[in-house]
Amino acid sequence: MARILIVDDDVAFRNSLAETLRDLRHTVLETGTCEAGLHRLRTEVVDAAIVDFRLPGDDGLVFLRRAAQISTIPCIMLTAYSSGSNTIEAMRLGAFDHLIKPVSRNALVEMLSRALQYRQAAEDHHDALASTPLEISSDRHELISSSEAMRQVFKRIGLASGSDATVLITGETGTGKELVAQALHRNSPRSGKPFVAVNCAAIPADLMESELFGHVKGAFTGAITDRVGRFREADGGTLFLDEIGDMALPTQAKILRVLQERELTPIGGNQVISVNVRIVAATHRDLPANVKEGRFREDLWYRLQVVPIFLPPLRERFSDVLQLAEHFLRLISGDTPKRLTPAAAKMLLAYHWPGNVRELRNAMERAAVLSHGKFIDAQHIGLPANSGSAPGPDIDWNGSLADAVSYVEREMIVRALAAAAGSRSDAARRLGLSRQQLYRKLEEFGIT
Ligand SMILES: Nc1ncnc2c1ncn2[C@@H]1O[C@H](COP(=O)(O)OP(=O)(O)OP(=O)(O)O)[C@@H](O)[C@H]1O
Repeated sequence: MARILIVDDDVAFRNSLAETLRDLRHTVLETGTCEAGLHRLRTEVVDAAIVDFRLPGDDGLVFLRRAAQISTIPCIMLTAYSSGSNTIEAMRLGAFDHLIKPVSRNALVEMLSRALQYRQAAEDHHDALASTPLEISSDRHELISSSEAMRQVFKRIGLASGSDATVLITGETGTGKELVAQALHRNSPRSGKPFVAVNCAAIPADLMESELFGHVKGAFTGAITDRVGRFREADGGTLFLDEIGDMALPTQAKILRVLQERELTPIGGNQVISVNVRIVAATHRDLPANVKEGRFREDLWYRLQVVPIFLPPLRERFSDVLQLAEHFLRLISGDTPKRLTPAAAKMLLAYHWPGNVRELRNAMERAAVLSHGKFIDAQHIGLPANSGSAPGPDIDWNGSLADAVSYVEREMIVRALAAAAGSRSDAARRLGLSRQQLYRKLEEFGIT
């Protein structure tokens, strides 16, 4: 069987993981720091590594980056708390997978079987798997989320960022599609080059081609100078075609040709120009339906969705609502952000957010302006009346925020279990939790 390296300073966790691995007949090598783990990688035969994100001294990301220079073994990143940036970064640095503690025996068996198959393939194609790690940057455009559904999105961003593959981001308006496109660019080898965004819905159809491909002076009335166009402005970088579902059919045909040939001719010109851009497109429209109705070219749709990324609506990831609300309050007020009262938190959790994260951001900006003092209460939030809010839970309006959140969590778990006819896996899926997370919650709330 295989030789597995564990890098984790939590001795109790490491012992129990090692015991399970030995039980599965693997040989286990244990270390508690990044440096010691790398030393064992250099000096011993290792088939796979399981690495904790938080380590004393250099963290698990440093381990991933340096391990990639030493060997091609699959490294599995473990975290007690996952964030968008650590999931994206781990996957981008070549982590084989990213798991949340605790990990069940079944999940471990399944993941190791995949990792060891990969190990075999890596040995066969050693060169092809060599990777070039990069530095990550984060700014106020950081994607915030702790939901399982978004963790899958972060993993995909991390995996896709190193390649030039075309990405199609779909999701309702305001779910964060542009932020995802920026994250793809920022984490890609093209990050030093331009990120150029074009809103295809905002530009009139007859100006679109000149906008994208440029024109030469005198090509049409009003073309008083040459124009390079967005494709060439993005040269070496990323072109983000937002709302591509709204693009007119003739422009779709032209875009398809550029995607296929990576060449274009400006309007009125006769010179063919090569372009080197990575295309990321986004739409809130149902493109398959548009294809069926003849409003979107099927061949372009196939070309675009080499890597599809779907952003779930905010109402399907309630665990993000309060985290995002607090994030926006921090962005608005800096170091001393206003706090939400339990009643305000309850109101945010009961609302169905048709405008998704954008609507939440606007609501927080409004509430920060309308409230005096340190707290934001329900009266400051002012969500549209009769807006389809779910009935609010019966919580103590004057109690603590933590109690209010627990109440809502418990309520949602009970409802999900009822809707799933008692199936825990199904309930976990509906809630966007892993089975282990749901089990922990059931225990915490004493739900049997
Ligand atoms: N996960 C997130 N973390 C932090 N901010 C977010 C997140 N998702 C969205 N936002 C914020 O919400 C607002 C809307 O996001 P964005 O413009 O990316 O949405 P979109 O899906 O592209 O919308 P549209 O379809 O209308 O173009 C922005 O202010 C963005 O910064």
